[in-house]
Amino acid sequence: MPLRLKDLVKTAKANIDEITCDQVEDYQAQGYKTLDVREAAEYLDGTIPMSLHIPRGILEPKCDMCFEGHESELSDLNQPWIIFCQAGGRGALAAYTMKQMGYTNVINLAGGFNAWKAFGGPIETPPIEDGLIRCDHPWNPGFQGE
Ligand SMILES: O=S(=O)([O-])[S-]
Repeated sequence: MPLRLKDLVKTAKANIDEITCDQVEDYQAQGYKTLDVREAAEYLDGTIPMSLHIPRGILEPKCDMCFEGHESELSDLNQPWIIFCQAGGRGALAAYTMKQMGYTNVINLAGGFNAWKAFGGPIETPPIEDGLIRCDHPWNPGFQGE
C-alpha cells in the first residue's frame, strides 16, 4: 500500500527527537542553532531570530558536502540544529533526512512556528530590499560576511 503523508511523518518522528518551545532557549544556550525549512513566503512572514532559512525542497542539496551548491553553514555534521516548519510535519521529515545524511544532533520543534507564535517566543521579520530577501545578511544562505 502506498505510504501517506501521515505515515511518512510518523516514521520520521519515530526516528528523531523533538523539543517543545519552552526548551528552545536552553538548547540555544547549549549551542543549537535554528533552521527554518519553510517556504519563502512563510519565512518572510516572520521567523525565529537568526534562523538559517533553507526550504525543505532544497534541503538535501544544501546538506550534501559533495554537491557544489551545498550550504557552508551546514558543513559541520556535529553542529546541533533545532529544525522547524509551520506545524511540525516538514520539520520532522527534514530532521530525519538530515540524520540520515550524517548530522548527529538534529531535533525538531514540536508544533513548529505555529507553536512558537502561540508560546509567545521572539519573532523577527527577515530583512527585505526591493521585494527580495537580502543575501548579505547572516540569516541567509550565501552570506559572505560584511
Ligand atoms: O509541514 S507542516 O507541518 O508545516 S504543514
